[in-house]
Amino acid sequence: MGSGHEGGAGAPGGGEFYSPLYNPDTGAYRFLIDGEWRDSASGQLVHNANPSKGNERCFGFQACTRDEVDAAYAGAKAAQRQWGRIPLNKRASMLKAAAELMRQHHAPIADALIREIAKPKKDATTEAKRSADLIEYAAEEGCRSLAKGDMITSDSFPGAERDKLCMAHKVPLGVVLCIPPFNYPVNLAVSKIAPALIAGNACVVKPPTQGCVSALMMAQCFKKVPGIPAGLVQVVTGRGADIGDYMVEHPGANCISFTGGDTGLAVSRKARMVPVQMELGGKDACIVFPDADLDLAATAIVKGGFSYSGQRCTAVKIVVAFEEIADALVAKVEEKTRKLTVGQPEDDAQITAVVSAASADFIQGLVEDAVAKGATMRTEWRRDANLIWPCLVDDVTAEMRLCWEEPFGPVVPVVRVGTEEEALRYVNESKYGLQGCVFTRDIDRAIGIADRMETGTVQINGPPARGPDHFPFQGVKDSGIGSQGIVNSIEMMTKVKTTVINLAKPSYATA
Ligand SMILES: NC(=O)C1=CN([C@@H]2O[C@H](COP(=O)(O)OP(=O)(O)OC[C@H]3O[C@@H](n4cnc5c(N)ncnc54)[C@H](OP(=O)(O)O)[C@@H]3O)[C@@H](O)[C@H]2O)C=CC1
Ligand SMILES: O=C(O)[C@H](O)COP(=O)(O)O
Repeated sequence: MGSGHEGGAGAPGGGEFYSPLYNPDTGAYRFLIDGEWRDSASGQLVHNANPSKGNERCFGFQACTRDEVDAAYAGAKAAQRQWGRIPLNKRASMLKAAAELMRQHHAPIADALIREIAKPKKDATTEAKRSADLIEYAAEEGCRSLAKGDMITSDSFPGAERDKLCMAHKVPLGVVLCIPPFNYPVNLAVSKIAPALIAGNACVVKPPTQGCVSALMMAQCFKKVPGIPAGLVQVVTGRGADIGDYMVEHPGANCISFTGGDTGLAVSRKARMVPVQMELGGKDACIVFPDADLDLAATAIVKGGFSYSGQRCTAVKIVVAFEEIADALVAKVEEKTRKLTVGQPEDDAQITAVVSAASADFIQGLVEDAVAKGATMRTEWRRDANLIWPCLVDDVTAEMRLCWEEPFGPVVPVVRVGTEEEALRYVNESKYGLQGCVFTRDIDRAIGIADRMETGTVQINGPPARGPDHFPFQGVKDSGIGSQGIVNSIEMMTKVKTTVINLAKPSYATA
């Protein structure tokens, strides 16, 4: 398959499968509403940038209007009514068909990810394929878990006879507003959409500006499945700053699933009386004890800290090294860091441009602040536009912003500690609580400190990670509300309904 965009700078590749998304007259992508790819009545376009090509224009897409948001919610509600009456096994089959289309047509999605968010080629392909696997797993998981409920008899309660039989089962919420972030615009979209759909809901999706077209192509894989009601997956495009609040506060949203940064703190406050699932930022700490396997720890730190140029909420964002082994550990990390390739995503460089000039400026500010306050650069600071060479900053202290703020870039700070209490400080005094990891050969020590770490997850002898996607994934404090992961997302996107049979007289089962 070709590069994925043979039809000109922005036109989609992948033959006729993706061609309806693109308007050659405007040179922009359409939005998806009620099963149709349309241009917005606003006549306005949003353009995102290619981070690897000097932030030059990448793709154009619709700046949708509030009327179009209203229509999207109304259409989703109508589609949900149909979808909710389709048998679970048929819903599952349709989702599996969408997953298969995503596998067949993954190349243009990967190419869009390379262009929109500078995701290295292999990672971009992996995101598309991992997303298909997630959809498929959600379909199978939903078929099992959603078919079960509880039957409760009244006589277990003091003074009651067995004359009421209660059936408790899970029913859909209605319409789920799905808002994914730029760094996984496909995988963190389907991590919301697939559980929502198998649970019988419809979805209104607001893709990130950087990553928008990748998400639109993802939506086409659902749209093209025969039997999926038109409007079941609506995709409304536009800058979050312009239409985000309207979509969040909209009465048509019966649930909100958001992944992103501190924006989510405001979103959670604006949400109405609906279930919210928030996955926000992180400052994942990597604690390395004196007895740790330092090669294992160094490999995890480099992989965890620099994959996708550190633009992962689960990236290692601070190394907490015990003094006794700190020099040896830093030397190993430095050696591996210097071997990372830096360059273009299409060449599969390990370090590529961060998503925007503003992000690069923010990262640079954190490093400059640390150095000004006495930190030691183990690798030279080097930046070319959005491209920042992997940066290892040693001797970081609590007075530095880099100790507590999330760079969301290729920067790994190191603090040195003498005791477990000191180590825990760098975890539990953070406003974040997403993940953390611990390296030690002593399992009692590992479990002991893991139990005291105020995070959603602790990885023992491995780097922080959301995957595999069926694991529960959650943040505490400013890192989130609720739990993602396929099983927990399906659960969260349903509500309990009970039906009680009142018998004329008590009835007891015979042995
Ligand atoms: N915990 C986790 O699983 C993850 C956390 N993150 C965190 O997200 C940040 C980077 O991702 P990024 O996409 O920049 O995060 P943002 O919070 O800036 O954006 C996340 C999503 O929210 C949208 N948005 C923006 N403003 C509003 C609004 N007022 N109402 C509703 N939606 C809105 C954005 O759209 P638009 O792009 O148009 O602004 C985007 O789709 C980092 O802090 C990172 O740690 C990222 C990924 C996963
Ligand atoms: O938001 C993120 O950055 C992702 O949740 C991280 O997912 P990963 O750990 O599988 O890269």
